[in-house]
Amino acid sequence: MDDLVLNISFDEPVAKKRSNLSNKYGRTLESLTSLKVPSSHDKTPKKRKAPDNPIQGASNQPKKRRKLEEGTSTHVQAASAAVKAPRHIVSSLFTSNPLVPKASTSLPIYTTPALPSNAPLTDSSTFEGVGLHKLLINHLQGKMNIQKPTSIQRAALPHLLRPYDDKSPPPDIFLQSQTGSGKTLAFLLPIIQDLLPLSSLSYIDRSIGTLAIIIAPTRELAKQISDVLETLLKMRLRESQEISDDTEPRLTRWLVSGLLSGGATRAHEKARLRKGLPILVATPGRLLDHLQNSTSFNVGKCRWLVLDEADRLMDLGFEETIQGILKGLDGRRKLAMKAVEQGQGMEVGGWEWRERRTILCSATIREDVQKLAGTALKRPIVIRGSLDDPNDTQPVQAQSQAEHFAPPSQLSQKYIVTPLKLRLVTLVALLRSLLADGARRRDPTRIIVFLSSTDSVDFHWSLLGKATMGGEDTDKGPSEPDQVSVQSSLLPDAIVYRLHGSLPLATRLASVSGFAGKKNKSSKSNIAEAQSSTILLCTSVASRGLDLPQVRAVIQYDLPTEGGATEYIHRVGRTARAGKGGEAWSFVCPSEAEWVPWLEERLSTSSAEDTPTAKLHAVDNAVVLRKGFGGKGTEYEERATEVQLAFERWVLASKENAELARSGFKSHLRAYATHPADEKHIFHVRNLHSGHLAKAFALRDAPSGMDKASKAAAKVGSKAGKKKHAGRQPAGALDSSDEDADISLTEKRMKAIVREQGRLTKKKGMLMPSGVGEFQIASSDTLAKLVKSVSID
Ligand SMILES: Nc1ncnc2c1ncn2[C@@H]1O[C@H](COP(=O)(O)OP(=O)(O)OP(=O)(O)O)[C@@H](O)[C@H]1O
Repeated sequence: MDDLVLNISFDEPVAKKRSNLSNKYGRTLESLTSLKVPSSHDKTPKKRKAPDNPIQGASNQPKKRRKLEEGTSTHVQAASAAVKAPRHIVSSLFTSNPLVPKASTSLPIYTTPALPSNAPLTDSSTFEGVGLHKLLINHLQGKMNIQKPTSIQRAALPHLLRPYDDKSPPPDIFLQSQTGSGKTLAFLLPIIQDLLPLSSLSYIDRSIGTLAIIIAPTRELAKQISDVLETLLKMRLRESQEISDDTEPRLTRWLVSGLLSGGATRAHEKARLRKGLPILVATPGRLLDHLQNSTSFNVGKCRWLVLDEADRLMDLGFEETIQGILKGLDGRRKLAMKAVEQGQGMEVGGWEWRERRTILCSATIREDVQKLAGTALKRPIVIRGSLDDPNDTQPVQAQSQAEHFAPPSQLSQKYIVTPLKLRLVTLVALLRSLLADGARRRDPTRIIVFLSSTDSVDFHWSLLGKATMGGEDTDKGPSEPDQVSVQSSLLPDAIVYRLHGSLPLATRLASVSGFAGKKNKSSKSNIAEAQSSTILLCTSVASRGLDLPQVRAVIQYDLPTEGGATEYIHRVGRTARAGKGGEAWSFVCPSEAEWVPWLEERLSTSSAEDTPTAKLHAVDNAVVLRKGFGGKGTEYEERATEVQLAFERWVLASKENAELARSGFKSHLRAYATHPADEKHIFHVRNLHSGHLAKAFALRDAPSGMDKASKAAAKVGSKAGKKKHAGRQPAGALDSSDEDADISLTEKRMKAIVREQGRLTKKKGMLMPSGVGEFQIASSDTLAKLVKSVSID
C-alpha cells in the first residue's frame, strides 16, 4: 500500500535467505555484492542510469554474498584511506541484536480526545467577556480566524488588561501553561490594548521611544513573536463606516514594532532605534548591548517587559544578561523621571509609565527561575489557565521540574524500542510511512526530527539529500552552510531542512520558513514548497516556542540529553497545538527501556489527573519497517538492508562523506555522555555497542579510537553529571547564543565545559580544542574558531 503511495516497488524481490554465518565473536558476517564497486582498472566510473524507482536500482544489483568486501575502486580507495580500513566487515542488520520486549504489532489508531487541553474554549467565554477592545476582537476574528480565547488567555487577560490603579496596583504575572496554548497572544494583546489610546494623543509619535520590550531566548522565536505582533498591528484603527462611533477618539498609526536579534548591523539597528520603536522584540545579548552602548535608545518610559521562555533563558546562561537589562531599564527610567521633574521631559497623558509591568513565561518554576521572578516581578501571581477554573491563580512557589507542565491531552505518544543497528533504517521507514499517510490524505505532512548534536544533524541531512539507491553520482561536493534544503529519493515529494545554531542566521530563518511552507526566496527548490511535505532535522534549538503550522509529527530520534521530562514536553509540543492533533515518536535503544516508565511517572505527576498524556504506546520496530518499506513477510528486512547499504556506499564514496559520518558518530557519543547523573542508570555510554552504533551512522566500523573515546566520554559524563544543574551546558546552548554580543559569554561557557571535559590544550599561550566534532555546542569548526581567538591566562 505504501509502496504505491510512495511510488516504490520491488520488481525483483530479494527473497533469498541470508546465510547465518557467524564469526568467532558470534557476529553474523555477510558480504554483499551490491556493495561491489568498479575495479581499479575502471579509471572513469561508468555512469549508471538513475533508476526511476529509488529502491529498485539497488535490488537490481547482484545479490551474491561473500564474507568480506574488498574496496578496490579508485574512488573507494580514497574513501578507504579516509576510514583506514581497506577490508570492510559488513554485518547483518537483523542478527545479533539485543532482545526487545514485545510491543504492539499494529499501529495504535489515533483518535482525538473530545476535549483537547490547549484548544480555544468552547464554553460561553468570549474575548468581550475578558475585556478585550472591539478593534482587537474584530481583527482576531476577521483576519486571524481566532474566535474564542484559550484557557490561558481567559485567565490572564483580565489581570493584564486591568488599568493601572495607584491604590491597588495590578500584579506582575507568571504565565505557566501547556505548549501551544496561546501564550503569545496572552501577553501581546494587553500590551497593544494598553498602548492603543496613546494613538489618539496628537503630540505622541514614535519619538516617545520604546514602551514595551519582549525578550525571547532565540532568534527564531524573536522573529516569530515579531511576526505575530506585526499581524496584530495591521488591525483597522476605526470600525467600519456603518457602525463607526464618532465619539470614539481618532487613532493614528504610530504604533510600530521592531526586532533586535543581531540580524542587522548595529549601525542599522541604532538608526531604527533613533527613529523610535514603541514595541520591541529582542534577544537578550543584543538588547543589553544597545542599552549599554546606544544613546539613541530611548527606553526611559518603557512600561512593559515580557521574559518569554524564562527557564530557557536561564538554561542558556542569560541570567547575568537579564539582570543587566533590568538594571539598565531601571536606570533609564530614573533618568526619564528626573528629566520630567526638571521640565526637560514630557508626561504621556495620564498613562502611568513609572511602574513597570512584567510578565514572565516559563514552563517550570525551578529555583533559578524563581530567583529571577524574585528580582523581576512585583506582587507576582502564577496564572496557569486551567480548563475548569478560570480564576486559578497562586503565588509563585518553587515546584518540581515538570509539575503542572504536561503534554496536550490530544497528543498521541508512541515509542519504538530499536536496536542500535536498525536506528537509521527505522527512521527512514517511519518518515516514509508518515509521508505516505499524508499523501493519502492529500495533505502536506510536516515532521520535526530531533537529534542531539549539530554534527549529527549535518550528517543525516547530507546523507538523506545525497545518498541514492542506485549509487549514481549526485554528490556535488560538501554542502554550503547557506544551503537551505535537500530532497531525498527515499522520501519522495518531501523537502528536508535542517536547523542548528552553527548555521548562518539567514539559513536558519530560511529553514524555518521553508519548513513551515512559506515562500522561500533563497531556496533553489523547484517544488512549490507550500504544497510539499517538509521534514526538519534539528537540535534542541527548535524545541521551544516555535509555532510551525500543521506539524503532524515530532520524532525524538535522540532523546533529550538535557532537561529531562520538561525538554521532552517542549519538543513534543511543536505538534498538537491550539487543539489540533499530532503524534510524538521516541526512539528508545534496548538499553534505555527504563526511560519509558521513568518518563511516564514524571508525566503523570505533571498531569492534573491520570490522563492519557501519561501513557506512551509501544510500537514494534518490525511494524514500522514493514509499513515504511512494504513487501510480503520479512521482505522488509531485505529492503531495509538495501537502504542501509546504499547509505554505507555513500559514506565510502568520499573522504568528506566519511568525515561527516565520523563526526556525527563522535558528537553523538559525546552528547550521550552528558545525560545527567540521575539518568545514568538509563543512558550510559558503556551500554552502547560502538560497532552497532556505527551502523546508525552508515559506518562499517566504529571510528578508530572510539573505544578510548567512549570510555573518556563516560568518565566526563559522570563527572559533569555530578555537577549541579546550573553548571551544566544545555543541549543547543550555543545554538541559541545568537548575537555578537553574546559571543564572549558563549566563549566563557564553552571554555568552561570544554575544559571540564579535558579537551582543550594550551598552545603558545592559547587554548585550543584538542578534540574533534563538538556535541551539542557547535560543529568542530565553529568551536575552533570561537576558541582560537581567546587567550586564557
Ligand atoms: N484563541 C485562540 N484560538 C485559536 N488559535 C489560537 C488562539 N490563541 C492562539 N492561537 C494559535 O495557537 C498557536 C499556538 O500559540 P502560541 O505559539 O502562542 O502558543 P504557546 O502557548 O506560546 O506555545 P509554546 O509554549 O509552545 O511556546 C498559534 O498558532 C496561535 O495562532
